[in-house]
Formats: sequence, structure tokens, C-alpha cells
Amino acid sequence: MLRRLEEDVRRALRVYLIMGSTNCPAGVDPAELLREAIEGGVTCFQFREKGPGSLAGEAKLELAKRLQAVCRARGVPFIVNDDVSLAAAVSADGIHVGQDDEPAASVRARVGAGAIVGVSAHTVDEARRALADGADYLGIGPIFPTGSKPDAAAPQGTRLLRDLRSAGIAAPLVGIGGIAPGNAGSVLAAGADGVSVISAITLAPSPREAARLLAGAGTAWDRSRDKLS
Ligand SMILES: Cc1ncc(COP(=O)(O)OP(=O)(O)O)c(N)n1
Ligand SMILES: Cc1nc(C(=O)O)sc1CCOP(=O)(O)O
Ligand SMILES: [Mg+2]
Repeated sequence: MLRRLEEDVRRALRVYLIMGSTNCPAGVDPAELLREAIEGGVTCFQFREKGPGSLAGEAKLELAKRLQAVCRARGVPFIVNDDVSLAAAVSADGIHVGQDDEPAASVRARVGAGAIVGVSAHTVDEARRALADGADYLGIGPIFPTGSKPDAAAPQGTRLLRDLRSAGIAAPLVGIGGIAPGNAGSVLAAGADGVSVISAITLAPSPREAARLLAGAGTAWDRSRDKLS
């Protein structure tokens, strides 16, 4: 696959769902939840099979393939969290790594130019290094308190997003951590190209409606930005 154009990546980040089997309410099929969320407006998906009770080995691979098929049928990029070998095994559209995972430069070398590489950054310096090492986009968080990642850093609000844009960093950015329809607009206003969520969609009474509201936050932000220009 050819390397994604920056603008394609930026557009894909708009409503970025992250999910693994343990994020789904009991009795809910992750593939069905994902299908509904994409129908509502999810534009990118990350398979994050992590934490107590998560799947491993063949079961993890099988779920990855099922969720990838849902994404493929709807033209939504399928990104794998942390596990570069799994990403390669299923020919994922991309991989997301953090500062404590395999280094971005090594990931880029393993997956090649055609795959999307996302990297978490918590400072302007980390952001610059990740981009120099081949990252296509940066995950910035946690913006707000999150109950979905026990080892998350302290919430930092939207300050780093503003600092990155002020520092001249134009790369695609996605905010993450405690984002929901009611606060997504503030994340976009601070300079993010999109919002990345787990619980706002997976724990919503209607994942489709939650995704629709998150997509609407982006549309409302675009309208107010157009009025200013
Ligand atoms: C889009 C996005 N941004 C940040 C993260 C967090 O990555 P990381 O810091 O490696 O933490 P884990 O998700 O691996 O626990 C992410 N996954 N996605
Ligand atoms: C996976 C992840 N990474 C974060 C970071 O700050 O890097 S916060 C987070 C969890 C996001 O889940 P929710 O939308 O339910 O708050
Ligand atoms: Mg990680």
C-alpha cells in the first residue's frame, strides 16, 4: 500500500474509536458494536486488546480479523495498538505505539512506508522526535480524566494541543482521554484534527448515536471556524 497522504490521515482522525473485547459491555459482540459506531460516524478504528481479561494468541488474532473485516467493508482504517507483529500478520492499515512501546523509528522500519504510524506524545519534544522518527500522527492525552486506562498520566487539558500548534507543528493530531460529545468541541478548538474515544462510544446506550454526536461536534467546529476565516 502506498504511504497515506497527510490529509487522508488528518481526515481519518476525526472520530477515532479505540476498543478491545474488555471495553464492550457483557453480551455485546465487539463486531456489532463497531458496525453500529461506524454507521454513526466513526472514521478510524484502533484494536486495543489490553489489560485484565483480554484475549491473547489465536483468540486475539481471530478477533482482530473480525474487526478488520468490519472496517474494510466500510473503508475505515484499521489500526493495531502496541502489537507490531499482529499489525504485520493481518496487514493492518497502521499501528499505534506509546513512549514505553517499541520505538517509532523501529516500528516504521518494520511496517514500511505504506502503513500509518501513530505515536503518543506528552511534550513538544516528544512530538518532534516522534515525527522525525516517522510518525504520521500524534495521540495527545489524557486531555480529561479517564477511567479506561489505569496507567494514564495526569490529565493535562488542551494546553499541549495549543502548545504544539503554537510551536508550528502542523502534523495530524488526535486528542484522547475522557472525551465525550459535550467536550469534544473544545479539543478541536485547541488544534486537534479529531477525537479518540473508548468509553464515550463503547459504554453509550447507543454507540451509533454517540458516534453521530462526536462527528457532529466536528461539524459544528468546522462551521464556527469557517465563520471566522
Ligand atoms: C490515538 C491514541 N493515542 C494515545 C494512545 C495511548 O498509547 P500508549 O501511551 O501506548 O498507551 P496504551 O494505549 O498502549 O495503553 C493510544 N492508544 N491511541
Ligand atoms: C488508551 C488511552 N490512552 C490515553 C492517553 O492519555 O494516552 S487515555 C486512554 C483511554 C481513553 O479512554 P476514554 O475515552 O474512555 O477516556
Ligand atoms: Mg502503547
